[in-house]
Amino acid sequence: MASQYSQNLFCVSSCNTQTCRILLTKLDIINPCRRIVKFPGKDMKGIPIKPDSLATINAHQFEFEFELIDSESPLKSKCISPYNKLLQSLTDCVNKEHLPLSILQEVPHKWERYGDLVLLPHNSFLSSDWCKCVDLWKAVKTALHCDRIAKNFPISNNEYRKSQAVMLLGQTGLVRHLENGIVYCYDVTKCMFSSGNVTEKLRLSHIDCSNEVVVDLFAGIGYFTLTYLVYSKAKLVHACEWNSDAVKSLEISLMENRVRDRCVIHAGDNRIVAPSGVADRVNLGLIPSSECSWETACKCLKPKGGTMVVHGNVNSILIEPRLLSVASCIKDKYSVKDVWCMWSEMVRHSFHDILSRIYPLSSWTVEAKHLEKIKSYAPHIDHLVVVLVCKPVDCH
Ligand SMILES: C[S@@+](CC[C@H](N)C(=O)[O-])C[C@H]1O[C@@H](n2cnc3c(N)ncnc32)[C@H](O)[C@@H]1O
Repeated sequence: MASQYSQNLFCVSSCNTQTCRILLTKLDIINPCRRIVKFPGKDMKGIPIKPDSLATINAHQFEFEFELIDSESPLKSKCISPYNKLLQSLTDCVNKEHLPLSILQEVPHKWERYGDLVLLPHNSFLSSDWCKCVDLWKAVKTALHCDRIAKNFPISNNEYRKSQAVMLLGQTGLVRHLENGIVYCYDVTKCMFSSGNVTEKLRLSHIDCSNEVVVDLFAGIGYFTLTYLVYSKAKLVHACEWNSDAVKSLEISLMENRVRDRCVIHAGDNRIVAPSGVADRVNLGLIPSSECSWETACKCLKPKGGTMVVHGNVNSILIEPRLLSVASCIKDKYSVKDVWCMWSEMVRHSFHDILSRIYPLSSWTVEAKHLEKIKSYAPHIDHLVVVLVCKPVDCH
């Protein structure tokens, strides 16, 4: 931590400063983010050098006298990263209150910004010593140029997938967030925003759904619903969602994006409220698994069949036994991609079985058309999406 705010200085007499600066630049040891320091009353200047420069200095024959000293040199303003700005102002707070410098390790390097609200990660500012810092949130607010501060916590680990964020400064968590031209209005303390799913959102935005009716079984605040409406130009989207806060947000965002007329919201458990026999495409965006609603998804499809977009988390180390049962060959060790393909095959088989069971008069083909990793969810656990095309045989 100390190297963030203390620097080594290469000190030479003022008349040698310019020559020395050129030489140290050639040796690539000058620190471009720090300013040259003057020493009042001394004919000497300190040139900031990179922390690991000692070996280069020792290997070079300098034709003038110099001295290395450990002293602070101010950052050049254009080089101050938001993190360094935050660290600097919190260092001042910590010094003022005589708190242990070690708590500065809990200053976050990253955060999410939604308009004037900054969402800090859950592992920031953990020490109880921070409570003694009277100006803490004022300092964070000034350094990050925001009006409201909230702290994020892991999304609730159940099928509601609710946000657990708490407000630290400011009254309300309501935000109006713009991502890729779509406005999302929601409360960060009540609903999750799946910023990590952006690759899937971009993939969907290039699909033409202008002739399609889409059912989004796990609509949330409309992350995919709005993409289908705004970019894929879906004829109609049926959005199912059982969290009333998410439903309220979705309602507002549909109006803000001027697509309210092409969306029907079904508030409640999709297994009860989803419409049957209407869909050309069904989106199943629930992790770790959307399996609870696979039968519902099959019932949503039109009799001529359609497309299933199925999300799920897959563990490539602790391989589920039913994935091994669809493996194309038995091996001692499976690569990560082998496991992904086994998962896709298991999902394909399952949909085929469900369709054959609920529509026994037709025989069905189910083809996996696309398989993609959306993000790493945890070590060895990947969030995947598979696209299945399901058709009764007489409809080819
Ligand atoms: C993980 S969020 C994902 C939302 C959206 N697909 C996204 O990526 O942002 C899943 C949403 O499904 C909703 N949900 C889960 N099970 C449901 C069910 N059986 N019926 C309706 N909604 C459900 C949760 O409330 C949550 O808002």
